[in-house]
Amino acid sequence: MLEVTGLRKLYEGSGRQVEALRDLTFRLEAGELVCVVGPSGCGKTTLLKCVAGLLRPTEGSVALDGTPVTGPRPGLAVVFQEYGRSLFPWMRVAENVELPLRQRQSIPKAARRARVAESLEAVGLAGVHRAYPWELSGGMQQRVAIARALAYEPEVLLMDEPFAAVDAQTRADLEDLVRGLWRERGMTVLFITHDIDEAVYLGERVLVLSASPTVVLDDVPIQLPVRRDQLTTRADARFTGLRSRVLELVRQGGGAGAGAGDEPDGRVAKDMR
Ligand SMILES: Nc1ncnc2c1ncn2[C@@H]1O[C@H](COP(=O)(O)OP(=O)(O)OP(=O)(O)O)[C@@H](O)[C@H]1O
Repeated sequence: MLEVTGLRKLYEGSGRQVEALRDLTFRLEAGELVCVVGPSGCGKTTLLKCVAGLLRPTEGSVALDGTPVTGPRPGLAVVFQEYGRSLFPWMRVAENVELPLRQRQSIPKAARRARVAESLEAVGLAGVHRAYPWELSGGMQQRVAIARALAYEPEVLLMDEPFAAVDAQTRADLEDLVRGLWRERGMTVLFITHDIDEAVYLGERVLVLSASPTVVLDDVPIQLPVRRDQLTTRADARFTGLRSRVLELVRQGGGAGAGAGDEPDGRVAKDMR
């Protein structure tokens, strides 16, 4: 179980103070897939970094299975938006995926290789072991980043707007990949996005964050079938109802100003702080 309690983050420096997070409390049961949605600048990346142990909160705590998360730790893997910066261009795909496993002396080389092969196969990239990242499309590179996280066999997979930089069709395919992997592997997934449609399509729950100073506005259960598909789920009246509810919450929370600024497809406009 992942527990976030009273999380506050104040950035100080360059003569200014920014209260990125005011007071966030929520929890994820083991094996849940939860999306966090909120307007640009509300502190989503800050939240994810605190949960991953990459950033120390000013107040509050993060705990995984009752143990405080105070730094990067086994069991937590992160996939960031910028796959171009998270993969090493001079390493082949298989080497990139294997890299975090090399730090684990306890895993013999043959087992590492097997995990790499299995993870690449799981993301539909069985044939690209020897390619370099720059030889692949953006969507394929993000699959490699996901494979790297999977090879680590995390209990909790943290994803920070991982599909924001790919085209719509690739994004839909990657969303289905994440749901499929979640179903098959039983991992806990915390998925951060500013796209309301994506949050409702992917999540079993959606946590809605307010604009800064940031708090959790609501925790919306997504009562849609476990098996979803892009055409029928998005056309389902329950989906459109949930989408409207989350959009309304984001607006109430100051995310869409006076109601203007949200994109027609449900993305929260980048400029509405
Ligand atoms: N290292 C830092 N130093 C100072 N302020 C920061 C730092 N990182 C983030 N901030 C500020 O904290 C606030 C939240 O930033 P954060 O990147 O977490 O938001 P976000 O919701 O992920 O934004 P976006 O959706 O645009 O990616 C912003 O006002 C940002 O300027």
